[in-house]
Amino acid sequence: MAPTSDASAELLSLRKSIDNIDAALIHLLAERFKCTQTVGRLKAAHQLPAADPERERRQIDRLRGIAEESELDPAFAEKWFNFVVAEVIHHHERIAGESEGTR
Ligand SMILES: O=C(O)C(=O)C[C@]1(C(=O)O)C=C[C@@H](O)C=C1
Repeated sequence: MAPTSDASAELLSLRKSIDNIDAALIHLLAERFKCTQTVGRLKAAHQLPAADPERERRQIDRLRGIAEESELDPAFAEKWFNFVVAEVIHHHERIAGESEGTR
């Protein structure tokens, strides 16, 4: 069934907001990865381990609390964080490997 023109207008308006939110998330992720690239170089320079499980545990607790307050599924917040951190750890390991080659 074709949507009514009211429904089409509402869908269009909601999609405009979704577009803005998706763009903001990409900008935020880009800034986060710039930051973690610097952390990766710092860790490599001082031969620190790529992963810090204790920091991850504390951050997961914190983010799950924030998610609950914001009515976001805490399990989803944790899954998102673990997904991003896994990528960060790959980056850290690559940076460490590159700096090993120059020592
Ligand atoms: O805080 C650090 O030590 C980082 O390397 C950053 C970060 C993160 O992306 O939040 C990534 C890997 C660590 O296991 C913990 C946290």
